[in-house]
Amino acid sequence: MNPIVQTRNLTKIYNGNEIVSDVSMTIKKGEIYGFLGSNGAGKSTIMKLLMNLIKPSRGNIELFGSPLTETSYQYLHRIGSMIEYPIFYEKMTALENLELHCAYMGYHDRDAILEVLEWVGLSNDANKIPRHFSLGMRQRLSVARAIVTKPELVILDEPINGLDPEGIQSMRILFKKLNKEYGMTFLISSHIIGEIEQIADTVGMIKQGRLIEETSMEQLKQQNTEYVEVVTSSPKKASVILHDQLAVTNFKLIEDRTIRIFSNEVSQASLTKALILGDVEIESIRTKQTTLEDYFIHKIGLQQK
Ligand SMILES: Nc1ncnc2c1ncn2[C@@H]1O[C@H](COP(=O)(O)OP(=O)(O)OP(=O)(O)O)[C@@H](O)[C@H]1O
Repeated sequence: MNPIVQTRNLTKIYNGNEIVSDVSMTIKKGEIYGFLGSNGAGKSTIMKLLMNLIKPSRGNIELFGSPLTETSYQYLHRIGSMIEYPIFYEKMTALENLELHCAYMGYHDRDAILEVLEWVGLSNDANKIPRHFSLGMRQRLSVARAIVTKPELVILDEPINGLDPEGIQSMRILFKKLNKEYGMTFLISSHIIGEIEQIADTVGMIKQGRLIEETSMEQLKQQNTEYVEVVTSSPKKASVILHDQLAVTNFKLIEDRTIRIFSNEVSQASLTKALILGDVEIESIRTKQTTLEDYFIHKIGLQQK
């Protein structure tokens, strides 16, 4: 399938610091691409580069199959975006803000505006001014503005920031609906693993400005591996038995008392026997599966759910 976004060695340098380094990413038409990375990883900067708000120091970008140049703005009406803090015309109502946006995007459908306000849960606030909105309401209005014209590509920077749990869930349902029913492609950034896990078809993991992995969620789920977890008061003694007696090398001391053994050459039964014979007190021994969260934490050092 044709990529809708393709970057090659995209690099941005600010004051001698490489904020984005050699990012080559591919967003396929019709997918939800989740951009996962901790605060300051460079997600917003990449989004600004895609929107031509800032210029790359090196590398290039192709959007809808054409190279992005310093002066190419003609594709902007095909993209809806929300990057960092939403800015509105504060003295105009929510409805008027959306009407104005639609007018300059060349999109004329008043019913669509009312429908979008309903989708984001702002129907009753359509005639209020954003200055009087809470953070979550501003976020909802900003999402409404990004999607109201049903653009081919929607770029959303941390769209669930400031939303309550119900709001988070309804946004997720909305993005999936737009993706399925209108074929809209999404690039959504988040530092919340569970959120990306629930929505993305492809995950791009970004760490210190580098795209360290770009994989389909399907593939990631298949990568989950089994391991045996032993909790013991004598992990050092257990480690010696694992290494010297059972010739297991692929194991890891997780906490003070927990060892994870990733080798499938040794069964849980023979492991238990060897540890007991070696006088290791076992508090628990269980076979477990690595979760996507484990994988992401291992890859990019994210700690939170
Ligand atoms: N105009 C700028 N001048 C100098 N440094 C900048 C500029 N814009 C961003 N940075 C730096 O680039 C790094 C990446 O910022 P960016 O906002 O892209 O990260 P992010 O992944 O979106 O993080 P967050 O989730 O916190 O928004 C940060 O260290 C930031 O301080």
